[in-house]
Amino acid sequence: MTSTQSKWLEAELKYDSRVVGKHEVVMTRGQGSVVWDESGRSYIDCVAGYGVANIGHCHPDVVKAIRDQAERLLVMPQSLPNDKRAEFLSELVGVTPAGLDRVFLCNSGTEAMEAAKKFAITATGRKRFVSMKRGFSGRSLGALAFTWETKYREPFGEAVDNRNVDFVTYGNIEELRAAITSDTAAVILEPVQGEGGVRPASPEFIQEARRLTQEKGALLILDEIQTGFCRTGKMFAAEHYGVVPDGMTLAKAMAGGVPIGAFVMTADVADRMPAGGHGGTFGGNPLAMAAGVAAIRAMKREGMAEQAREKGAYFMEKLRAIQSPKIREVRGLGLMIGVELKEKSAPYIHALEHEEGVLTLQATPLVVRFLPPVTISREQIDTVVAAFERVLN
Ligand SMILES: CC(=O)N[C@@H](CCCNCc1c(COP(=O)(O)O)cnc(C)c1O)C(=O)O
Repeated sequence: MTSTQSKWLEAELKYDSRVVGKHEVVMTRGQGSVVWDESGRSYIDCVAGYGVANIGHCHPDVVKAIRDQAERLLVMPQSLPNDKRAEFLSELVGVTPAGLDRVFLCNSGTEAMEAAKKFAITATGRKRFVSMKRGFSGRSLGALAFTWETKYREPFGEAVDNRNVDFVTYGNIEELRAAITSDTAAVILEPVQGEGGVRPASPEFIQEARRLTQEKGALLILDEIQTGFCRTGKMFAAEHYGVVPDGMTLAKAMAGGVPIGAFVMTADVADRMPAGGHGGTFGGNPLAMAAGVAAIRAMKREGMAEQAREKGAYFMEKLRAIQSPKIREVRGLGLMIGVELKEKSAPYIHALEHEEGVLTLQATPLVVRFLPPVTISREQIDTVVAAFERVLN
C-alpha cells in the first residue's frame, strides 16, 4: 500500500474478495465516453464496463428514468405485474427479431444463460448441448459448462459438469454438422466471440448452424450478451447474418448500466416450460425496467446502431493505418474491436491506462480489445488511436 493510495482503494483492497485483480485507481465519475478517477484525472473509456455503457456513462435519459422510478416504486416481484415492466417488455420485443416475443427477465448474462439452458431442455426434452471452443457463457456452474477456457473451470473440477456438452471449433461447419444430433437440445454460440478474442463468425457458419438445428429439432441460441444493443452496428448481431434464432441471451447494455439480463425466445420454447419451472427475486424489477425503457429508446432515437457501424469502420481504418510490426491483425464488427498483437497485450493495456489515460481490455493474452461507448466522438477515437500508436512504439 503506497502512501498515495486513497482511503477508498485501501478499504476496497482490504474488504473485497479480491477474486478480481484490481487496478490501482479509484474511479468516481463518468459521463459519455469519459470516466474520472478520484484525483480528477480523466480517461477515455474503451472498457465501458466490459461492453455495458454502450449508450455512454450516465446517459441523461437513463439518469432521469432512474430518478423518477426511485421516487415511485423500486420493489415488485414478477408475480405481480408492473407498469414499467410491461413498458420494458413491449420496448424490448419491439426491437428483437420477429418471433422472439417471450422474455424471461433476470439480472446478468450468466443468469440469462442459466435460464436458456433450462428452457432449451424443457422445450426439446433433450439434455445435450453444442458449444464453441473459445466460447464464454458466464461464471455460474451451469454457464461454465458452456465456457471453453479451462482456467475458468479448473478450480471447480467436476462441479462444472460439461459431460453433456460437445465443443466444436468456432467456424468449423464439418465439426458442427457432426456434433448436432437428435440428442442435442441447443447449439449455443456468440455471433462475435468476445472474451475469446473478438472473432466475428462467418455468415456461412451461423446460417449453417440455423439450418442444421432446424433439421435436427435442436434450438439455436445466440449469446448476444456482449454483441447486443448496437455494439456491432445493428441492434443485434444476428441481423448481420440474416438469421433468427430460437432464443437469445441478453444483458450488459440493455438497461444503460443498471444490472439486467434476459432470455428472449419464441412462444414455442416459452410454453414448454412448466409453470414455476424457473424464477428469481430481482428479475423484472421496476428500476431496471425504467432504465431499460429509457436506454432502448435512446438507442433508437440517436441511431446508435448506425453510429456503431460508421464509427467502427472509422476506428478500424485508423487502427489498420498504424505502421507497427507488433500488430498481427485488426478485426471486429462495428465498435466491437480487437487488435491481435504478436506479443502479450497486457503491457500495452497498462501503458494506455497509466501513460495515456485510455482504458482498454484484453480478450485472450495477445488481443487489445476496444469496447467504447457507441456515443464516442471521432475526436476521441483519434485520441485513442494516437495513444495506441505511441505505446506500441
Ligand atoms: C472483471 C470481471 O469480472 N469481468 C467479467 C467479464 C465478463 C464479460 N463477459 C460476460 C459474458 C457473459 C456473462 O455475463 P455476466 O454474468 O458477466 O453479466 C455471458 N456471455 C458473454 C458472451 C459474455 O461476454 C468476468 O471475467 O466474468
